[in-house]
Amino acid sequence: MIEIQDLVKTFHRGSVNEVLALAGVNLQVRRGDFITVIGSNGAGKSTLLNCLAGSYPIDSGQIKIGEREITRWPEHQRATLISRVFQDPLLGTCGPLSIEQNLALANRRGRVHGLNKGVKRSDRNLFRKQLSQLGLGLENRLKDSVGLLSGGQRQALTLLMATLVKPEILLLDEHTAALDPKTALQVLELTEQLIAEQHLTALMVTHNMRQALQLGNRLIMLHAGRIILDVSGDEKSRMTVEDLLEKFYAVRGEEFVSDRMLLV
Ligand SMILES: Nc1ncnc2c1ncn2[C@@H]1O[C@H](COP(=O)(O)OP(=O)(O)OP(=O)(O)O)[C@@H](O)[C@H]1O
Repeated sequence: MIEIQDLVKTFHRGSVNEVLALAGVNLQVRRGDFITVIGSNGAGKSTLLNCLAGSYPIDSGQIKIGEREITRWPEHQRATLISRVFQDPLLGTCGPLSIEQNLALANRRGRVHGLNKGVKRSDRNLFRKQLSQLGLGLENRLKDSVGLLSGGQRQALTLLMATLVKPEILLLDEHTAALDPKTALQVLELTEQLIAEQHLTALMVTHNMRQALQLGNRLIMLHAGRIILDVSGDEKSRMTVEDLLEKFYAVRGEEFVSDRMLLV
């Protein structure tokens, strides 16, 4: 169980540019929950993920992963429990290193001497096996540098790296948004596959409402730094995009506005 209590985050506090990005977020994430996160522009979706990962300090609130209170843990320490995949395929991997060196680093997450980039033969066999699951032929390119890969190949590799050592929670921040539609679909299918096979707990920010309804067992909608909708199970699977927009209107009394949100 991951518990987020009364999470508050302000940017530029005390200045004219002050923004209340998270206005008291409460969320209990059950083990195995795959939660899609939607919301209008500036709703606080990325900030929530950044605060969870420890990239931004919070004003107040509490974050617990199981029995561990991680509120004051620095980002690198949280990275032993939390994996992330960003929108930019360049962020999750190290371009100058080879595929196997990247995987070796990911495989040592949370262990001492985590930055040794040597590769053991037994690990190499494991990497080959894991890579072959991607169906991209990367298992035959272990020594190629990651900088040679396409955006989609790189994002697929990032996903594999993020889940090689099972994280307590996987954070996906619009991780297919920068890919062409066909590649985005492949990476999304891989995401579903990895999450299902490993029974991962995941939070996935998406700007695609239909995707948010199709994937995962639970959906939350953020608005102005608050969770304004939290649906799961049958209720979620029965919902349509129109239902979501209506719910938003019912709660906020205004139309859902996003220049990037795909409403179809
Ligand atoms: N590093 C930052 N410095 C200052 N303000 C920020 C920063 N990051 C986010 N904000 C502000 O906090 C609010 C929430 O932003 P956030 O990026 O979390 O929204 P979002 O829901 O991910 O939006 P979008 O869908 O547009 O990416 C916005 O008003 C944004 O301008």
